[in-house]
Amino acid sequence: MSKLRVAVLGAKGRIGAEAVRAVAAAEDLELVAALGRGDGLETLVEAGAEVAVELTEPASVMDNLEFCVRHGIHGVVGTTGWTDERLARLEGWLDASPTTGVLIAPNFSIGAVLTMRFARQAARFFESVEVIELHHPNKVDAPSGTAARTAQLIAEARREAGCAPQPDATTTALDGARGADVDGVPVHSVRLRGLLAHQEVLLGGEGETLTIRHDSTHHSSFMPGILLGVRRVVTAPGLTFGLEHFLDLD
Ligand SMILES: NC(=O)C1=CN([C@@H]2O[C@H](COP(=O)(O)OP(=O)(O)OC[C@H]3O[C@@H](n4cnc5c(N)ncnc54)[C@H](OP(=O)(O)O)[C@@H]3O)[C@@H](O)[C@H]2O)C=CC1
Ligand SMILES: O=C(O)C1=N[C@H](C(=O)O)C[C@H](O)C1
Repeated sequence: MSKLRVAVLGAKGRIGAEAVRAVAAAEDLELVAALGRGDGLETLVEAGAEVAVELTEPASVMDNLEFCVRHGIHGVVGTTGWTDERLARLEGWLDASPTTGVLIAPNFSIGAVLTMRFARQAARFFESVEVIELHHPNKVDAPSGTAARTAQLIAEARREAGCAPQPDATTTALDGARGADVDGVPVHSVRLRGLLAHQEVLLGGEGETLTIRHDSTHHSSFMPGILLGVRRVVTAPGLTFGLEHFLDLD
């Protein structure tokens, strides 16, 4: 059987470099291009790439995906910075290229995907819920894409269950003291040398708290998810948001 032809964009970055190694080592995949900043996207077409793994930065991801989708190259995207407006633009490109698939995964690690799932399950049972994400200090965006997605899932579950707004008597606060408000859920971002990617979901009810914590201690934690995404996206036209759709979690 022929190998799936895969390119990595952002190939010299922290996760991109790890992805290059993982794709090159996978027996069923062939690494046909590894692009850094300034490398021409035409290389993807010349190399016959079937799937592009997009691991760059929020300022680059849209142009890269527009090119890929217009050329029928499937995308596996870890880059952050997704808004409703950006997703709508991407869906417009996908509508015009109906056999092309794009997976956007706020987090490729199984532990983080499960954290989001457990947080969504738990959200309606507690009066209070807040998210703390902790990352290395070179990260350019805050809050993390994972934390933003976790908060949205929590908020959705609470809305569906008809939960009351969270109790919070704060009337005076320094800017940022209560974190960012993501869909009504406070999200706090820590940037600390020595860390990689970590998240806690704190839930509180009368007389009890529950903490769900996940730690990625190495970029290798993201590789099985990226490889799964590459293998699955070629048969999943349109937009898939979240790796959980490619995992049999239920
Ligand atoms: N979904 C997930 O599981 C994960 C997602 N991420 C996300 O992936 C992204 C990258 O993270 P990280 O590796 O830590 O960041 P880095 O800054 O280490 O890497 C990004 C790389 O992309 C390069 N780059 C920027 N624009 C382009 C472009 N147009 N074409 C090709 N290369 C480009 C940068 O070049 P230069 O060095 O010149 O700036 C850099 O080498 C972030 O958005 C991060 O949040 C990270 C880990 C896991
Ligand atoms: O920048 C990172 O490092 C990470 N980014 C993603 C995010 O913003 O959620 C995924 C993971 O947290 C690592």
